[in-house]
Amino acid sequence: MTTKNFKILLADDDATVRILAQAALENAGFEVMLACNGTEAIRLFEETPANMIMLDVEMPDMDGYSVCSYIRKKIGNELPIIMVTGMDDVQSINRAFEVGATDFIAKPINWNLLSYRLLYLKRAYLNLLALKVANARSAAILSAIPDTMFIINDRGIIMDICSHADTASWLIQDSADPLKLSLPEDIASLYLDAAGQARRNGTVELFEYPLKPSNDKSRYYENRIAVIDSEETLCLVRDITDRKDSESKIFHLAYFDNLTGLPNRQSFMERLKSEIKRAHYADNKLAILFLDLDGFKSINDTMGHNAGDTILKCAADRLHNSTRHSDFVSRTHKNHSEINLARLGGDEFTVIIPNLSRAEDALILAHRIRKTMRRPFHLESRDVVLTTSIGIALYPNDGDNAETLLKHADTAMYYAKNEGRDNCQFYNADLTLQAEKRMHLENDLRNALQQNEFYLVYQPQLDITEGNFQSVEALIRWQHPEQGIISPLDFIPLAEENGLIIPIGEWVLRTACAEAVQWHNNGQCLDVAVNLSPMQIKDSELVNKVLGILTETGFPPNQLVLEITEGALMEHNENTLTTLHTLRNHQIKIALDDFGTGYSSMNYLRRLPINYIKVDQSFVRDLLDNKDNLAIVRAMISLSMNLGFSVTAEGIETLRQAQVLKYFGCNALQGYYFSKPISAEKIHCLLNQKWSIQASSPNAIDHENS
Ligand SMILES: Nc1nc2c(ncn2[C@@H]2O[C@@H]3COP(=O)(O)O[C@H]4[C@@H](O)[C@H](n5cnc6c(=O)[nH]c(N)nc65)O[C@@H]4COP(=O)(O)O[C@H]3[C@H]2O)c(=O)[nH]1
Repeated sequence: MTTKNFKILLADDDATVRILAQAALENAGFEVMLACNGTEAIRLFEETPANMIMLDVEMPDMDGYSVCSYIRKKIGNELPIIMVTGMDDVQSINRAFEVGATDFIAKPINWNLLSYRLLYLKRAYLNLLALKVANARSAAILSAIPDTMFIINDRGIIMDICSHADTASWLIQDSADPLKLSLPEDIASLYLDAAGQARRNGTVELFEYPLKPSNDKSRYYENRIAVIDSEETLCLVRDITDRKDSESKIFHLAYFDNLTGLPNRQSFMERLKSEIKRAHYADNKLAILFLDLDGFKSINDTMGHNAGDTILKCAADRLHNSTRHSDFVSRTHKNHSEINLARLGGDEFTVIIPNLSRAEDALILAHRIRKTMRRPFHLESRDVVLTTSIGIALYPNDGDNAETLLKHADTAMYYAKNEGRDNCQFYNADLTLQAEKRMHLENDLRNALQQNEFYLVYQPQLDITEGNFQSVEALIRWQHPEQGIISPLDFIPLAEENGLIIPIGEWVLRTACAEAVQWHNNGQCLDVAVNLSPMQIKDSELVNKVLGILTETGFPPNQLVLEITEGALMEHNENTLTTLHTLRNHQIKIALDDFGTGYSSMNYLRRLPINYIKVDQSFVRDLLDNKDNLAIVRAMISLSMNLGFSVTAEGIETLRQAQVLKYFGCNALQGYYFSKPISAEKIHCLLNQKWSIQASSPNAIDHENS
């Protein structure tokens, strides 16, 4: 406990007290200045300020109270002043308190304890001084930082606002409770959550949020929250709007092209990488289109950079419009990520198409862009027409990373230039041909119904027991004006993809029923089987449409067979089952086509209201050369018959196939061996045909062969 350099001014008119006090205090290490009255005490204090003063209350000339009051007025409250009063002199003690004394000592003084008493007071004094310095430092810090500081309790009530009241004004609204933290609910809960977190972890929590205090633009605030004690939390709020603005400007400069406002190369590459990742995990495809404006360089060179800039801006707008509002975009991108555009530099633009289902969709979009780009660009001096060459690369086929895909799209763009510009090419040249073909086919398919280009052919099905034809399967054909007859295998999948199968399917059903009524009128009473595609089965209007067509054409429902594939059934759910049951309730028969190609269990099939099972022709084709197929077909037929289904085998091309299938118990046979599909006019040829097939075991046939 050092007392060195700690000066005590002692004023007492009693010389004995002065001598004894000096001895006791100097012995404890204090420096002591002595005054024998109040006036001398003030003079001495003004010459050499003391760290502590001890005053006798009763002194001639100027008493201790007056000295105390004088010094307090001069230098404030911290300096410890001890009044020496008479024992039990409560009045003096009270008076001493009123004039600002720090403490009192009652006479007679215990000289042994005096120094200890003053040492305690000294420590309190030094603590007070340290606190004062700390407060001054805090105040200086608070005035120097631009933050608003306030203290909230655990119910979000503001207990104190420490600075920058203007920034804080939005926190407190002129409501009934002016100190209630008044923030939008989500931000207030951010505060309380962060306060809870800070309390639990003993950390300083940081969060940011935007606020719109008045009609002004949004401002951004950054909050730091630290715990003071179990009830109160300190919040420092900083207005970071300017920083946010700068960040967003920097971001824009780093990621966007200044001229067109489109994302730049850097942004494109980052986006492409993340789209590739997404496509990888979702097992999706994506396409990149790489566009280059043909002849742009010479326009730029001859007409000047301003003209070039105008064209680029306009090209960016056109690109934007043709990828934003097209039916293609809405069709392919429901609930998916957006098509993304970028300008890589110069006259090079890119488009990312995520979630691509078919290569030709990329081609359709590319041609659409190419067409919009061909519209004249209006410049001040004249209009300019530019064409565009577009290269297309596909993920994953043409590369599994961003750099390779971009390089290949660029290469494909050069193929397009080499093909005479103004065209679109895939990196994989074969794909360009295929996709072009499919794209044109799709266009033509849209007109085929109106142009009456479809017709039906019918393939008879032989009833083995009766030995004659009792039903036919209706099969569609497309008489294309340039390409001749197109197989349904080439256009039905396309019609499924673009939804045209619904009107086409209706046409087939109506035409088949109408033509069959004609044969009935001519005495040829055949059942007619019509194929239904998966999309038709999903159609909630299917039952109404079928019943409507039956009424319209007058074809009896019990002679209509609807063929659905095993795959289509597996895709669907209880609704499909209900549809099938409703159709059955109306006497319409159901056949399960392509049986054996799907994975339906017999248990599942048992629940279906099926009349016929059609064994797929892939099993029949090499029935006699493949022992496995033979066993499978035999098992399929016997299982189906056990479940009560009638079995038709399709694709019969030889007598031997027919004989073995009869041996296995098949009920009906269909295939080129009996007849290829024929036109409606030729149906009468089937009328008097009689077939007699002898059942023959496969072994017997093997034996015959050997
Ligand atoms: N190699 C060989 N082939 C034979 C033999 N017997 C019949 N075929 C062919 O096998 C197909 C049988 O029809 P599918 O399995 O329903 O298969 C049909 C069916 O899934 C679909 N399709 C045809 N017409 C329609 C239709 O109107 N609507 C729907 N949704 N699909 C149809 O197109 C597929 C192919 O039809 P098509 O080309 O007419 O081909 C027909 C028929 O010509 C044979 O002995 N050998």
